[in-house]
Amino acid sequence: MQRNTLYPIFLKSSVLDILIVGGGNVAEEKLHFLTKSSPDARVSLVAPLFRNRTRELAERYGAELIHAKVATWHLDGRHMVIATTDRPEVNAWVYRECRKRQILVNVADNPPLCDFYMGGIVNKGHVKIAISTNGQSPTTAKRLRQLLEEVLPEGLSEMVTYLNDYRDTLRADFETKVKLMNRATRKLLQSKSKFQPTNSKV
Ligand SMILES: C[C@@]1(CC(=O)O)C2=NC(=C\c3[nH]c(c(CCC(=O)O)c3CC(=O)O)Cc3[nH]c(c(CC(=O)O)c3CCC(=O)O)/C=C3\N/C(=C\2)[C@@H](CCC(=O)O)[C@]3(C)CC(=O)O)/[C@H]1CCC(=O)O
Ligand SMILES: NC(=O)c1ccc[n+]([C@@H]2O[C@H](COP(=O)([O-])OP(=O)(O)OC[C@H]3O[C@@H](n4cnc5c(N)ncnc54)[C@H](O)[C@@H]3O)[C@@H](O)[C@H]2O)c1
Repeated sequence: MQRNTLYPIFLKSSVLDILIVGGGNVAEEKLHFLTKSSPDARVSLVAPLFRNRTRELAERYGAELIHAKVATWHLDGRHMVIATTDRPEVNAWVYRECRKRQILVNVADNPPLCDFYMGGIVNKGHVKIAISTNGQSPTTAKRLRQLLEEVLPEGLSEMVTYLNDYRDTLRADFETKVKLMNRATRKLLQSKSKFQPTNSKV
């Protein structure tokens, strides 16, 4: 079986500068999933023309709109760039310019021109799961996201908060704490519906 060797990380997108190049349907889709997961993301969009829905979504999340054809100075200071234009040569140019500047770049829907892929994202309060099919089947990523959204129990986020509080109450060395935390969560693997730590008195 082939392996997925991509390394997932969870970005603090509120302290990063993200640029979306293009203002059409694909820009809207990428902005939608970005802001759905990270409403506080710091995003700018650059395009000569913005579709209404993209502009509205950008305004709702306080994203900056730059009305222009993309140029090198738009890339200055960016940590991540997502290219979505309908001009393949513009997307390829964005890719090359970002690579020169060590800016992480994603040309939407174009795996060879991506340093990273966007993933399917499942969110339950504190808990977030990112899904990758190694760029093989975005539709599967979407279906898995929908499936996990349904099956993850509602109490999951509360349990995580509870365990965080519980850990704060433990007065023990690191090793003992690890043991206690593992004991408290062992039931997770045994029962899909019960999200109560075993030692709930502590
Ligand atoms: C997960 C998600 C996140 C997001 O977009 O934020 C995402 N694509 C989503 C949906 C989706 N995208 C497309 C369809 C139509 C079905 C189809 O054509 O297959 C659907 C499904 C639908 O809309 O129903 C079109 C498409 N996408 C790519 C290609 C090129 C190719 O596959 O070679 C083509 C064909 C373009 C063409 O034919 O021209 C490529 C990529 N899309 C990725 C991510 C990256 C791989 C992720 C992974 O490893 O799985 C990667 C590699 C790069 C990237 O864009 O980052 C989001 C689901 C969000 C959700 O619902 O949860
Ligand atoms: N719409 C889809 O769901 C979809 C699905 C798969 C693939 N695609 C492909 O993705 C590409 C984009 O599709 P779309 O529907 O978003 O197109 P669109 O026409 O809605 O948007 C294109 C955007 O690119 C901008 N643009 C053009 N030249 C630019 C430049 N020099 N600098 C900055 N911005 C520039 C335009 O102003 C516009 O905002 C197309 O090539 C399309 O074939 C689209």
